[in-house]
Amino acid sequence: MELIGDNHKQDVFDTFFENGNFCIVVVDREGYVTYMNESYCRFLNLDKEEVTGKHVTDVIENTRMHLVAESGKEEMADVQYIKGNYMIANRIPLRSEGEVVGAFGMVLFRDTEEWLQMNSHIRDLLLELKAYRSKRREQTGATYALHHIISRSQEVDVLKDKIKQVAPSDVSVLLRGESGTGKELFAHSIHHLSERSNQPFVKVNCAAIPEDLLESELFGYQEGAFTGAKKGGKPGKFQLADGGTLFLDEIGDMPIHAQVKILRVLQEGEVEAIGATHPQKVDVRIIASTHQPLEQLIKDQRFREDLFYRINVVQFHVPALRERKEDIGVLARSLLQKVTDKVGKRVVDFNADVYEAFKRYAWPGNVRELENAIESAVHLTRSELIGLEDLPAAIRSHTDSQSAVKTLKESLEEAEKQAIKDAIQFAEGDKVKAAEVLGIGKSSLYEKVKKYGL
Ligand SMILES: Nc1ncnc2c1ncn2[C@@H]1O[C@H](COP(=O)(O)OP(=O)(O)OP(=O)(O)O)[C@@H](O)[C@H]1O
Repeated sequence: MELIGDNHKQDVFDTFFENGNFCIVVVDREGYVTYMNESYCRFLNLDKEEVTGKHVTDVIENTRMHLVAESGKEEMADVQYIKGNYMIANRIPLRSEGEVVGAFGMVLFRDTEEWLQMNSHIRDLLLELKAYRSKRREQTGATYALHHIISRSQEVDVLKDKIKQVAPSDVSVLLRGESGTGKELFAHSIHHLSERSNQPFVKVNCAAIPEDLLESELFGYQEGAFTGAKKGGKPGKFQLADGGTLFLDEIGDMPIHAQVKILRVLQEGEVEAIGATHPQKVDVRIIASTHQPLEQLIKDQRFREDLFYRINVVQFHVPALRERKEDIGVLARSLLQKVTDKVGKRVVDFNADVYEAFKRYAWPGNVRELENAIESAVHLTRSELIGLEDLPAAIRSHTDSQSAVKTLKESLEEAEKQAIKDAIQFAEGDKVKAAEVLGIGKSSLYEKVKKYGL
């Protein structure tokens, strides 16, 4: 068989590159177009001369060619939306002597008829997929995964690692921390990382359900159970979460009589709807959260100790925002993006003194308060950069001199945290030895380690 000789190379090149069925583009390492064939120029309604030398992002919609030229990672059969059509794109890095020097891209379509058919088929499939995804999200109810939790601090990184460790098992998790620290995001993430991720995630806000409705909300009712009961009855949150995860948000605010009932369901694995004659088996994983001091509530007989032990198998403390100031900058930028996407206003960043003010402020409402402050500033600002004057007064007026003075509680906690860190390091991780060095009991050390997320 005769190999392609040098004299045929040009013919092969012309046949392939100038073939009307393929749209071809080549970019350099920085993503600037060095070549685009006739069919692609025709398809984009552009002139060959005008295209060469332009950055590919200025020429092709939704392109990823510059990214492939940068990463050196090929992307095959990717669906790309160009000029109202879904196209299939292959993007291959170009190498010379082992170095990436650019990328070669090819968008496929055979003839117009065939392409139109395939395009409408893909369009249908994508629509179906979109509907399926949103339905699944609605059904499973857990929208956030670990990568949605923005952080830079060591405290949150350690927490994320621990979450990954326990999420796959069925163990009950108690999430503690101040309001607005992101406990719900962690609950979603645990569900996502568990074997139950395809099953429902059901949230119960224990503080928000009126006491007289709590039982029917949690356990459901049968038709005719009481006057006003819906035809056909109604399943409770436990039944809805069957096979999945039940997130008991603000469990510390749950009335004591409901605590007794929940405990029974957890012990027996059965739930009895109001008016039902038989109990029904349910299999749920429990994740609970609270900002309340449950130990104190137990002492005050407002929280059942036996329920506490049931839900407190693994406990995580989500640190307050002021305890992880390194997170404030990245969180602020990410929340700004989230807010501007929602509001539809172009605001790109914050002035340097705003970042300073954010770091000085104590954020009693944590990330939720930061998000609200940013949303209000986005609405108020007349510029593309948020300035101090756009911030709520409480944050703006928190001056240097005020922030230099910490509350006594803050100072004591900081010193305690540091002493525990030092002792654990000195004892090379041996907690019994660390407790001895500190002159406190082992259980007291464990409690503090949990409290500070060490
Ligand atoms: N690390 C984070 N990255 C991105 N967004 C976050 C983060 N932490 C919290 N948020 C956002 O802050 C808000 C409050 O978070 P969340 O509801 O999870 O807090 P919470 O601790 O459960 O509060 P509560 O105890 O009041 O229920 C949400 O809008 C959430 O999306």
